[in-house]
Amino acid sequence: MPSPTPVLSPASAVDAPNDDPSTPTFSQTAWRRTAEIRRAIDVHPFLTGLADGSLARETFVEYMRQDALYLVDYGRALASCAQRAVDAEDVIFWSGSAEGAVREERSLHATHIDGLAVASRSPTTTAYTSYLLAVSARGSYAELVAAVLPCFWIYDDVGRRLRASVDDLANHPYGDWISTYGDPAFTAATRTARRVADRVAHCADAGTVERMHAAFAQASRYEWMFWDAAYRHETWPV
Ligand SMILES: Cc1ncc(CN)c(N)n1
Repeated sequence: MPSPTPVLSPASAVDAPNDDPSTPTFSQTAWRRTAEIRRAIDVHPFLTGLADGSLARETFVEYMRQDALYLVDYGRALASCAQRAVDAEDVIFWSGSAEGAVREERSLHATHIDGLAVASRSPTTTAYTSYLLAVSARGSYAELVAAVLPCFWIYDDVGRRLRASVDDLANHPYGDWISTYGDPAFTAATRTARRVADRVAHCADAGTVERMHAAFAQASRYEWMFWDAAYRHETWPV
């Protein structure tokens, strides 16, 4: 069976800052190891429908409802990064990102979701947020930084490519979502998150770096699952 054609343009090359190009950074290796997951993301009907505007409105609203629940816990995980960071600059970065995640929830929620609708957490939202909060509570700082990185990087990667492929964002049904994640400020935040992860991995022992890779891959998998769950309007089986 032929594989589906991605509507998104091909992913851009890895553009990590790297002082020593002969040795890949943690983030370059993590990105390469998870290429299969991103290929699955690029052809997922949620995103191909988002790209060409054909995604059903109810499906997008379901995604937004779950995302509003997700972003508050994601903000808690980022606040935990701030609490555990050593460098003052990193404390500023993580606490600003935590605030940004919760504000993002407020603004997207206000635009797309009926204020009276009460959403219950889907199985995938429960799994993803529980995972991030468990790493916040019991993982090392290094693991936690790796676990939150795909939330920046995958959205930046998808957002930038969607923005480049849509001609008229103002008249696109999901133009505000694409603008949010295709924004250069989001790319800058992603770069900073990668630099922190690379710096932390550089000083970590081999076992910790492998746990960082496992956390990065797990969160990347959850990113695919999150779009997939919204697309299926996932509910609890019993
Ligand atoms: C599930 C999910 N992951 C990441 C993002 C980007 N902050 C988001 N809004 N939602």
